[in-house]
Amino acid sequence: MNIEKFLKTIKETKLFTAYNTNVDAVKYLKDEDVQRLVDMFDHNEIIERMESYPRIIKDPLDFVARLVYSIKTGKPAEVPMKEDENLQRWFDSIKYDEERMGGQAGIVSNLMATLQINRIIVYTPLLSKKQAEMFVDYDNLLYPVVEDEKLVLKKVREAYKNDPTKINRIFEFKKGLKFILNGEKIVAKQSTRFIVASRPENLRIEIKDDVRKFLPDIGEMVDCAFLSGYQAIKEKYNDGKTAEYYFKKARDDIKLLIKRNKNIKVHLEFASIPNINIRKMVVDYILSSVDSVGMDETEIANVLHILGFEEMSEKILKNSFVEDVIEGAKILLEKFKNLEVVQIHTIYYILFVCREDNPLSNEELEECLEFATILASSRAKLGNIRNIEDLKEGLTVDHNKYGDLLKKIAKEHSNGYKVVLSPSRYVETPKSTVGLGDTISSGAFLYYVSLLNKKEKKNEREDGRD
Ligand SMILES: Nc1ncnc2c1ncn2[C@@H]1O[C@H](COP(=O)(O)OP(=O)(O)O)[C@@H](O)[C@H]1O
Ligand SMILES: O=P(O)(O)OC[C@H]1O[C@](O)(CO)[C@@H](O)[C@@H]1O
Ligand SMILES: [Mg+2]
Repeated sequence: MNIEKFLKTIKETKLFTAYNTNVDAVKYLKDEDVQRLVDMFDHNEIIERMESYPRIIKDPLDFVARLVYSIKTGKPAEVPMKEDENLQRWFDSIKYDEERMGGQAGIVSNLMATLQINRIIVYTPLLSKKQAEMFVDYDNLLYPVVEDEKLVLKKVREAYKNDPTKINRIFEFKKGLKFILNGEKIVAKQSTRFIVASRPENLRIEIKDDVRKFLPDIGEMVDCAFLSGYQAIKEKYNDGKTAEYYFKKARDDIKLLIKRNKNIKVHLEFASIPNINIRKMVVDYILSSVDSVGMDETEIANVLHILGFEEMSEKILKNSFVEDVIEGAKILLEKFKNLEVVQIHTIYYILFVCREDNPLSNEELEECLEFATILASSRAKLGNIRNIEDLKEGLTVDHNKYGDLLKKIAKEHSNGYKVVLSPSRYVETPKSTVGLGDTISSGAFLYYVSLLNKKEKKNEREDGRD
């Protein structure tokens, strides 16, 4: 396997990404940290609160209940917290181990800048000095601003404004972490993370009007767009604006972006969205407007549920069978004719399901996924990808032992479609897990677009010769 070949493939590609960036304050939980947290409360009350499954964290007990649930089931989760000063202070009293770039748009920007692709234009509505400094210091990483009514691309680190900083709290735990709750020993089933997401009233998931006017110009400067962050849209804001207002605007952003460059490929990265109305709007407004979507197993199950495929959704959540996930992906391709790639990642594999007439061959599609698994294992093993040499570490991690079986099942279920699977290079004790999904999805998507562009150029050259 040749890392240089991968990097050469993506080198010319130009990316636009929006909307979410934040600072992730990360706490790496040890047994005694969790024990101390649960001992702050009556254990029976924690159990009762777990049963009520709070979808918004309104007080510390909601947090502990959802954290314990996540550890017990080994499932990652992201739960928004209520904007409340006392609760903020309570979370601030925890000692975090590090601060790092968070948010899909932020993580993807830093990854792609480090991989030295040609250009990244990133837009995020809030860009404080602290947030700007979370971006890596590369000249290919740019932020659009308007000066004298002209679009100017500035180095993102130099484009900061007088904005507040959004901080999410991330609680990472390792497989095997243990503590006692009401006499019962609870052991973490997986290494994963629990996110307490902040939802400040003044954060609006949008591109401000000055820059928005220039979206068709930005569209002409890139080959693809990686969009995410819609999970932060609220149903209603204090000034009367509604989710519908922001979703309509977000859908129009995509239209503006592709207005003069029809060749752009647009990817939606799904996220955990506890509010069902917002989840439905992401499906109705955004999923129906993009070429590619990336999600994990729970997220595809949730989307299928919204589309009325309750049985299929339950099956995926209960059994995690890859054949059900493939059927689910085919349903999405049938329902949304705009989609050309459905990408699903789980801890065991990453999967592309495309129509039979997709221009890339199965081998080429597999190459995209292979690249993505190397990125994920590098980040899982080292905690971050700081330079291209780090990818060699990821390459030392073998594909997981279920790989051959999973590939066989994928092949058997490909009738009428291109179904391509790459088993994960699973890191047993990851240094950190937050952002792994964003890494894997953006890697596969960017590689996909790069191969498409190369193919197109080759065809143009051949046509020219004729
Ligand atoms: N230990 C690990 N080793 C390799 N890859 C991992 C590991 N843990 C998670 N991953 C990858 O990261 C993905 C997590 O994605 P997701 O659930 O979307 O979370 P997020 O978007 O917050 O990173 C998994 O589906 C898997 O592909
Ligand atoms: O939903 P939000 O607040 O934009 O946050 C997304 C969260 O997901 C991540 O981007 C990881 O996927 C975190 O870095 C971040 O805290
Ligand atoms: Mg994800």
